[in-house]
Amino acid sequence: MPQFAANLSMLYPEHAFIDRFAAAAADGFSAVEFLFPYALPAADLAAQLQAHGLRQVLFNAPPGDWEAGERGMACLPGREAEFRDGIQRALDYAQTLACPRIHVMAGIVPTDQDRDKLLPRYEANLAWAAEQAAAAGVDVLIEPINSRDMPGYFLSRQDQAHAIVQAVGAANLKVQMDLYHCQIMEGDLAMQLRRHLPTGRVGHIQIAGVPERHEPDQGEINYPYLFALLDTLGYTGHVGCEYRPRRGAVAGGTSAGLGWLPR
Ligand SMILES: O=C(O)[C@@H](O)C(=O)CO
Ligand SMILES: [Mg+2]
Repeated sequence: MPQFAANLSMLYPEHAFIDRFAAAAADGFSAVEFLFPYALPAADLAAQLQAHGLRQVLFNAPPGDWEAGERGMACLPGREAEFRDGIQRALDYAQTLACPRIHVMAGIVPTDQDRDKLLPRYEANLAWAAEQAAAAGVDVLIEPINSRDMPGYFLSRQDQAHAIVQAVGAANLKVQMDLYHCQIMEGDLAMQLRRHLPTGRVGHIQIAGVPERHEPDQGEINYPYLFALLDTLGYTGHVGCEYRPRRGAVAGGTSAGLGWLPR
């Protein structure tokens, strides 16, 4: 069975963020991921990891103004300086958290701009980020996100992401394959895994039930089949549990919903 990482941005909403590390460890997780750590000092987060025997396997670089609807800057012309500052900040956190990968979000295509015209800027920004990250021993990931949840997001399909990774040609630039998004956009998950995992360009996998993004055993995807396939394909990375527990912020809700987790 693959190794699983608890996504602390989504799991354990019944706890304050800082208490979610303890909750994940108590449920048997040995690894965690989250979206944005920047509200807290990296040292405080590292202390949580150490106190609870957890490894950090992923977090996101700063996405721009999230509250205003921004979802990354990598494809946006005119935001290069802010993009670069964000990558440096993420790499500082990665060092303190001993985290081997960061997810760099692409951004929403401005309605008055043509997506294809943004591609060179996106690839140049990714090449720069990958070069900085390589010096720190960190992988840079890009994630296709479904256009129902995130309309206008620059990257929504696995093929697009793999073509970009190939075009940039940096060994530490990889694809974050979120099977929830992939199912909504493309389906055919087993064949997608068979096609893309052997390339060595998949740097991380995430899961959730479809369509509600609840527990993996809620919905249309047969995850036990896919977990066995990951073993067959020799996937040795982590699988991030990035879902909203069905019982939400009810006390014990996340733990009660972990019956799907192979122990
Ligand atoms: O799938 C997601 O939503 C996340 O992995 C992410 O990084 C962007 O929100
Ligand atoms: Mg994801």
